[in-house]
Amino acid sequence: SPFEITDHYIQSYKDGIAELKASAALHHPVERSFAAEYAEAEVKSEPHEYDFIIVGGGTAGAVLASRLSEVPEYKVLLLEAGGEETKITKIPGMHKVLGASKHAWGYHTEPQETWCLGHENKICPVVTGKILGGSSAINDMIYTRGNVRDFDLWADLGNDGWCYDDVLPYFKKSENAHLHEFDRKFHNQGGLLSVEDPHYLSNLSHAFLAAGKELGKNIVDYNGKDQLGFSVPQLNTENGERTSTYNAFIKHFATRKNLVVRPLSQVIEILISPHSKEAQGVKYVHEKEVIAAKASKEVILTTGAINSAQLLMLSGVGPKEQLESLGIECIIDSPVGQYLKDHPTFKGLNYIYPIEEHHDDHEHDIINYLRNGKGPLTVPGIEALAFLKTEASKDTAHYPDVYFTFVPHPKTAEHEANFDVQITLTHPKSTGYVALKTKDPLNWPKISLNHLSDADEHDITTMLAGIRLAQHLCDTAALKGSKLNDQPIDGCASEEHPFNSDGYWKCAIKHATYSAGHYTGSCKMGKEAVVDNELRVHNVHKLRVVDASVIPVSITGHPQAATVMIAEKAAELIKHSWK
Ligand SMILES: Cc1cc2nc3c(=O)[nH]c(=O)nc-3n(C[C@H](O)[C@H](O)[C@H](O)COP(=O)(O)OP(=O)(O)OC[C@H]3O[C@@H](n4cnc5c(N)ncnc54)[C@H](O)[C@@H]3O)c2cc1C
Repeated sequence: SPFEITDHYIQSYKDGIAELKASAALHHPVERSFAAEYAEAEVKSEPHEYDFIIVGGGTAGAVLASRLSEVPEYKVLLLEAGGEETKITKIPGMHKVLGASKHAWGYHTEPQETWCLGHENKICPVVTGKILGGSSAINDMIYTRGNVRDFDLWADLGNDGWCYDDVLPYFKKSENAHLHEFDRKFHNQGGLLSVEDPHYLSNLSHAFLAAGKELGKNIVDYNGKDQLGFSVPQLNTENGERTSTYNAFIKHFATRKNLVVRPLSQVIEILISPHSKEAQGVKYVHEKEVIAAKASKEVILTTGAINSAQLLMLSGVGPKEQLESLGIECIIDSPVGQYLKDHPTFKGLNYIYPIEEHHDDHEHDIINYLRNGKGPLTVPGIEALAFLKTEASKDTAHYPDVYFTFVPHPKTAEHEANFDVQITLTHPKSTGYVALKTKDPLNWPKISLNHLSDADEHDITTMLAGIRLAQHLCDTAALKGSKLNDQPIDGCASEEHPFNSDGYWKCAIKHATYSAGHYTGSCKMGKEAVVDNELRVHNVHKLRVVDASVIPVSITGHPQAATVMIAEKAAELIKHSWK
């Protein structure tokens, strides 16, 4: 920065960070009730009519609002339940705190029987953003598009227009690549969404990449020709600062007269005529008011895989039996919420690494972040990735069944230097669901992720194979000196299953597996599914879903880039259909 960074300015960051951490630690999300809060409220009407109402200013919603409002004749209303990002939420190093803060919905699972056993009452958090930018404003910022085969499988399921060759131009359209090396066939410069190499890497991550090479794996651009191999992550940051889709796609166009963005506005119903089966508008709550707004062209749901399913069901689109049992008139019987996918991540593999790498200087990190856009605050702490095939894979081609996330923890006053190799399943067989608990729109939905529940044990077997592969990696000369942390997970080591036996790890997996926050599929695209290949809700007019919920086969990796691609493509489909 050309400006002098004053002590006062640095202090404002220190205070902001401390405040966010403290408020996240104390944050206990409380389930709200429409009946209690709005019983007396009259429904007011929005004074203007809009062409498009976009519900949810998150990852996809921000992209879509930006693209539709490029057409000056379209009047677009974007409604978002959460508030604004701040200079503190944009610090990449804050990602861990954000998920537990008021900027996330605070959801959790129903008690789980097959995983999450190390958590109180076997209930695990379900993290999803509640802020302009949505989950892209709170997530780990890793830019991964997925495997060529993912999209070809979408098309094979009957979704014409979604094979890899069809979607690649939309991935490229949004991208502004600032990468050390990249192939122009797969990347683009000049789009709205910045994609960068990390601005900070510790020495440990170089050793991790070298270990990959030692095993004969390639160092790859995992968004390029071949995904299998090792890499540093590509990040959605700009000069080391988080760039959410709201920041990338809307902030610069804030003066557009035809785009109205309304934060702190939670939609409680899509108004669908039971006779014409046409979406006509929405009802939303803003502060103490209940407001009805009309859309002359379309209502577009971009509320994410959990809330899009909930909102459709609250509005009469969902499994008939479930809706009727709660006293909701079923306008369209649809399998909403029944195919919820996620990526399970095992976080129980830790290595002590006695190389001197000390790190404890918070003030220095803040100054380095502000002055140079460098240092540990510019990254999410994930310093390397590997997309791999384990011995459990029956695939004959190059389809990774796991990815590794390398998370180093430098030495501090409290602990020795150590690192985690986290293992995530790319294509778990287990499937969860989102259902309604009640018909109160401010109540939380019922969520079950059901990780590791598939009958043929594909998921736990693959995770175990992933652990063994990670151990093999850590035995290389490049990571010489690293030592498996042999502190067993509570209740998992026994005479029958001693530490490091397969039995031990299977127990550990059930205790220390977490949700990656990669929710997809709850309003999936397909012929017998919830939306068609143009993302229109089957049998309802003027209503689309455009977010991660439509993804019909999970992404081999992190789903944000695919969600942005979906919104880019949807914008063109929508513009085309109203030409
Ligand atoms: C902790 C975490 C880490 C992750 N890390 C990565 C990563 O590194 N890379 C990656 O690619 N993916 C990552 N993901 C996943 C990725 O962020 C999501 O898949 C993607 O952002 C989902 O986009 P979306 O548009 O479907 O939903 P969201 O971005 O969640 O947007 C939905 C928006 O709708 C709003 N909304 C919901 N209900 C209502 C309502 N009734 N009325 C008004 N507004 C409403 C929400 O507040 C939110 O802003 C991560 C997710 C989490 C939770």
